[in-house]
Amino acid sequence: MLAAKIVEPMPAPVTKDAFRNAMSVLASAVNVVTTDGPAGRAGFTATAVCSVSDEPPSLLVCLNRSASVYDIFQANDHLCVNTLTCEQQALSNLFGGKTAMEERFASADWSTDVSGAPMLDDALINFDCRISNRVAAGSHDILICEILAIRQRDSGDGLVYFQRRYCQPV
Ligand SMILES: NC(=O)c1ccc[n+]([C@@H]2O[C@H](COP(=O)([O-])OP(=O)(O)OC[C@H]3O[C@@H](n4cnc5c(N)ncnc54)[C@H](O)[C@@H]3O)[C@@H](O)[C@H]2O)c1
Ligand SMILES: Cc1cc2c(cc1C)N(C[C@H](O)[C@H](O)[C@H](O)COP(=O)(O)O)c1[nH]c(=O)[nH]c(=O)c1N2
Repeated sequence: MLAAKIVEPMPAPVTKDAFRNAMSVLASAVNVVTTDGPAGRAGFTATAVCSVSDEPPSLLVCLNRSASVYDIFQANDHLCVNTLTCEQQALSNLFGGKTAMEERFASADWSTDVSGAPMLDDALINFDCRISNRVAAGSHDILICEILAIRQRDSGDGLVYFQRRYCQPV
């Protein structure tokens, strides 16, 4: 006699909306990621930034391949991760929107260190980096970055993005 075959119901696929709703409750630091080099200067707002390894000191940045800045980051070898303070919400909106590149950079003061990528003067912290590897994953490229230099402020509160809005410390 044939044994009855139990067919488990297929789990419903996780939709894009469900994914984004879920991700929206992961609180994150807000960064302006900048580059300069043969392809020119560019910058964008990124929350998809995290620590990778302390040997060598490295972090990762996820960059959407459809972003207007993508080709520039693809052609340049260096970037700087500028982590924003609570006072820099407007800068996050500027670098996260459809704003001309000159207008983005004109709104703040910048300097350079080892890599030559623009370093935001009033950032909470700056990570000056060399892009050491690029991995395509879905819609994004994961940029693995070796940290060449760090510049850190003595004090200040970090800007936090949570549930699709900015949070201020209480
Ligand atoms: N990792 C990213 O690429 C990323 C992260 C945050 C915001 N954004 C951009 O900012 C817009 C507004 O974001 P929101 O937080 O107000 O609302 P949202 O509903 O579009 O996104 C909610 C959360 O989903 C994640 N997310 C959004 N777009 C993503 C993408 N293309 N790939 C991977 N993860 C993504 C982020 O964690 C985000 O905070 C988004 O539509 C997107 O264009 C992109
Ligand atoms: C709070 C927040 C956080 C992120 C973003 C936006 C905002 C507002 N954006 C989108 C990115 O900043 C945006 O695509 C560009 O700055 C503007 O896009 P265009 O220059 O018009 O393509 C973004 N993009 C990306 O590739 N990786 C990321 O981690 C994030 N994170």
